[in-house]
Formats: sequence, C-alpha cells, structure tokens
Amino acid sequence: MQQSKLNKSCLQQQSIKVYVRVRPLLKKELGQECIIKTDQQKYVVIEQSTHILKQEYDQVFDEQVSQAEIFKYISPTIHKALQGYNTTIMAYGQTGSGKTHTMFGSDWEYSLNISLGHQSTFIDDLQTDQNHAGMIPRTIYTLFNNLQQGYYVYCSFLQIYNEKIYDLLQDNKVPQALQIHESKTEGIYVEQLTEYAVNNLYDCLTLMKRGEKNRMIRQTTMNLKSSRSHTIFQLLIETSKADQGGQLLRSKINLCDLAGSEKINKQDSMSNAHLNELKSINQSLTTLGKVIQNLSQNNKNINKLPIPYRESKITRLLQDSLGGNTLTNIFVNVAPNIYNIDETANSLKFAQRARNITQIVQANSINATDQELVNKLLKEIDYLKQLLNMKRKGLNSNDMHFKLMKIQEENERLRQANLSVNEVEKLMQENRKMREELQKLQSQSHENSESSHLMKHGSEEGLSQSEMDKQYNTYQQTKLSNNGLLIVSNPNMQKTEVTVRYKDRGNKMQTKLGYVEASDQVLQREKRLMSERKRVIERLELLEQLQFKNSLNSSLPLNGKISRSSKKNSYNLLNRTVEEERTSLPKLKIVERRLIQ
Ligand SMILES: Nc1ncnc2c1ncn2[C@@H]1O[C@H](COP(=O)(O)OP(=O)(O)OP(=O)(O)O)[C@@H](O)[C@H]1O
Repeated sequence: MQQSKLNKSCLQQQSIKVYVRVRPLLKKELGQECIIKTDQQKYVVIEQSTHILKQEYDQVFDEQVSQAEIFKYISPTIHKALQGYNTTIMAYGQTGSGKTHTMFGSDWEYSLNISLGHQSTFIDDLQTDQNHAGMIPRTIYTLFNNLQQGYYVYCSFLQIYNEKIYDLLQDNKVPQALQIHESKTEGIYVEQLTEYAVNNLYDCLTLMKRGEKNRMIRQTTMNLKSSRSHTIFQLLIETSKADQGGQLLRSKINLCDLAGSEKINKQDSMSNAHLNELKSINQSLTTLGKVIQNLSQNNKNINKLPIPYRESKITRLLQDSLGGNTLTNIFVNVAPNIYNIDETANSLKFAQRARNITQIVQANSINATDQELVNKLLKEIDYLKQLLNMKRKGLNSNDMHFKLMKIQEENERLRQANLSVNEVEKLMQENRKMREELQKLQSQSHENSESSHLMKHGSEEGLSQSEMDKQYNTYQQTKLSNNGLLIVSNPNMQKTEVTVRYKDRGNKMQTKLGYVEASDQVLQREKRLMSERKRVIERLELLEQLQFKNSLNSSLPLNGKISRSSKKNSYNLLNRTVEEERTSLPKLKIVERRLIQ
C-alpha cells in the first residue's frame, strides 16, 4: 500500500480577499448622519475629527449594491471549489451591521413571490432576485447548477454558542456539545457532527433553513434578531470516481456567519445569560483579531509569532481558512452612522490586517488507494451499518442482523486485502448509499414518533377520515405557502398526513400535525413480512440440512460461500424477520448449488 499523502497540484500564493460592505440606514436610524463614503468601489473614506482615513480593499460595496451584484465576486471561488480548492466565505462586523443579511439574506423566501407551485417559482426567484437571498443560498444554487456527474455533496451546519459547538441539523431537545479533533485525512473536524448526503439544491436549502431556525438569537439594542452564535455551514465536495492517475478530488466550502461584537450597555439591565454570551462572543472575536494580527505580521517578519488558534473554538475551526490551504473571502460589514464610528473603525482595522495575509493554496486530491483513506472508509461503513441496523430495528419489526453479518464478513475480507481503485470507489458509493438510507430512516422515525402521539389525539377527538383529509388539505396549503421550501412527502404511501384537533388540559382546542395509517395497508404489510419470514426460515433450514449432509465442519472461504460463524449466526436468526430477502436469497441459492456438486 502506498503512503498516505495529499497530492499537491501546483502551489499558488493568494491573499485573503476582503470586501467591505456598508449597510443602509435602518428605519429607526433614518435622519442620522452617515459618516462613511466610498470611492471607486475600492476605498472607504471617513473624515471625522476623531477618525480620518482612506483605506483600500479588494472591493467596497455601498448601500446601493445588491446581493446579486455582490455574489458575482464570490462566484469564481465556488467554481474553484469544484476544482478541488478549499474555500471560505465569512462575514465579520459589529452586531447589527448586516452579516446575516449578507450570508443568509433577510427573510428572503417570505418576501419572494412564492406560491403553491412553489418549487419552480422559488428557484426562478432565486435566480432573478437582486436583494433577498444571501451568499449561502446563492452558493448552493451555483454549486448544484455546476455539479458534474460523479460529484457528491455533503452538508453540515454547526453553531458555536458560549464556546461550545452544537450541531444545528439535529433537533435534539437537550443539545449535546461536540468536540474538535484533528486527523491526517480530515484535518480539523468536529466529532459526531452530522454530514447529510445531499443530492440536490432543494435538500440543501431545506437543511440551511432547518439549521437557521435552530440558531441562538436574541433582541439587542442594535438588532431585533441578533445572532448570538458563530455559525459554519459547510459543503463537502467529493468525487466518487478516481481520475486516470487514481486520484479522488475533495474540497470544502465553509460559509461562516460570525456573531457580532457588542458593547455592554450600562443603562440597560442585561440578563446573566446575555452577559455571558456577550463575554464569550467578544473573547472569541478578540482571539480572531489576534490570529489575524499575528498572521499578517508573520507575512512581513522573519521572526514568526505564535498563532493562538487554540484559544477559541472559532479560530481552531477556521485555522485552515486563516493560515492554511484555503481561498478565503471576508466580508467586513459596517453600519454607516456616526453612532457606531468606534466599532466601524475597529472593523476596518481588522479588515486591513486580514488583507495582508497571504496563503499558499493548492487543489486537493487523495490517492484512492491511500491506506488511511481506505481505513477511514471502512471504519465509517462499519459505523454506519451499526447505526442503520439500530435504526431499522427501531422502525419496525424487521431484523437486519443477517444482512449485517454478511456485510461485516465482506468488510473483514476487504480489510485484509490491498484494495484496487475500483474497490475503493465501490466503498465510497456504499458509504453514500448508507448515509442516504440513514437520513431517510431518521426522518421517518421522527415522523413516526410524532405520529403515534398525534394519532392518539386524533382518535380522542373522534375525527372521521374525510374530516381528517379535509384538514390535511388545509394544512398542506398552509405549510407550503408558509415555507416555500419543504415538500410534504409521503415516501412509503402508507401514511396520510393530517391535522388533528384535540383538547388540551385547559380544555382549549388545539391543532397538531399527525398521520393516519390506512388499515388495509398495514395488514398487507404485515402479511408480506410474515411470508418473507417464512421463506427465509425455510431457506436457512434447507441450508443446514445440506451442510450437515456434506459434513461441512470447517470454515469455507467467504466469497460466495458460507462460513462456520455465518452458519451459527444464521441459526440465531431463525426466529427473526429478514427484510431484504431479495439480496440474501440469491446468495443462499449459490451456496446450495456448490454444496450439492
Ligand atoms: N444591505 C442591507 N440592505 C438592507 N437591509 C439590511 C442590509 N444589511 C442589513 N440589513 C438589515 O439590518 C438589520 C441587521 O442586519 P443583520 O441581522 O444581518 O446584522 P448582523 O450583523 O448579522 O447582526 P448580529 O451580529 O446582531 O446578528 C436587519 O434588519 C437586516 O435586514
């Protein structure tokens, strides 16, 4: 096996690109003095007695410049990501300066003309909209529009709140703080962060909206909906087919919306929670400032300063974006009014320093037969299988042990063998398929748990099927017109979504979303399961007789034959239902034939 290494394409030197964006005055600020001027879309000019400056940036956007116009400067980096370059786009600035507006947009899907035929309208609007959708939805749109066959996309979304990392795509009631790790193949990564396999633009936008909803926000003096956490929405792009040189491409797009710094307002009484947030936001931004300052000085000095990446979670996670192999674009958002002049001057100082940082970048590719990659894939596949197994068992009475056992044996065989490029490609596809199945099961089990609760309420109310259907239709329309993104799906056609009414403890009428299962469909499913179970048991019994006849007491090679451990495990499984008989039964048939010969 070859040594683990990231293959290097030609190295390029690249400065961090810094864009300054000045937001317009908000309604509540109308009439206030604007102190920021822009010149030739390159310079920021401030001429006040306390602050006089004229500074150059890669681009300066005044309040007139639309989101669509701004995205034109970002779009080339997204294309670079498709060639294997890691890319980061982040927004920095004081609270209320327009970071979230720049990255996500401002309630854009509500403001657009989204009707019941929402999908095409939504996409058309994203294409033509000038001012609502921010850099993240536009990045997603551009990425999927340019994705070639054989490219896979995975998506994750995290927030750092009070110096703890949380997964924004898990609707955990008690969120679990996650840990940062570093490995040779992965670089710096967050353990247990869910990575969703996304196949299209809709799925990806839906995840973005789901995560955004889970983010911590609070009303502050500066902003009605102030983000209280740093977020990173990450898209991982991988090729599933190696090129002629046996290389697989792998790159990341980090889309980061930082929390904004905020002054302690002595007049306002702040809650302890608010003060704690403020302290940890300001501390992490100070560390980010130090990192940027030292990196920019190191560019000029021979004596290198230490870079305090580890002093905050955000700098640790962005380590590669700030001082490593990444094409980095920073938006520095500023408010235009005199009231914020000190914060604006600080933000511009940060922007100047960031501009001095140069990075050495290269496209990433991994040798498909790299031992570390292979080990990682095998480990992941083992893990996913176990998860899948548990999920499947939790969902219905079908038992997947038999299948799992077969796959584990196959895995063991692969582990001992040197893998060819083709085999690694197969592993990657298997991994992807399992992730997709797991995601489906996860969303189904979520629906199921909601369903049993709501079914109860539905029956308590004694709603008839037609009443439920009527309410379902009303619900469907509300949901589509409210959201515009989520499709109410009914994947296995065994359930019908309804809105059920019920009385709460205070005897007040409430409505909730629920599901009803058509009874004949349930019966049919049970019947099918029973006959599958019977057939599998018969096969296993026959196999046992044949093995006995042939006095097969020693292990056989695994490929296409059955081992002693399989035999033993098969017997343990006799009383369990096996779901995927179509895949397991043909294999058993082959075994029988060989034994008879
Ligand atoms: N370019 C812009 N055009 C129109 N409105 C804007 C623009 N930038 C910001 N706003 C508005 O200003 C307000 C504050 O913006 P936003 O929430 O994006 O700030 P922020 O920097 O993310 O703040 P925080 O750090 O507190 O989360 C919002 O109401 C937003 O819609």
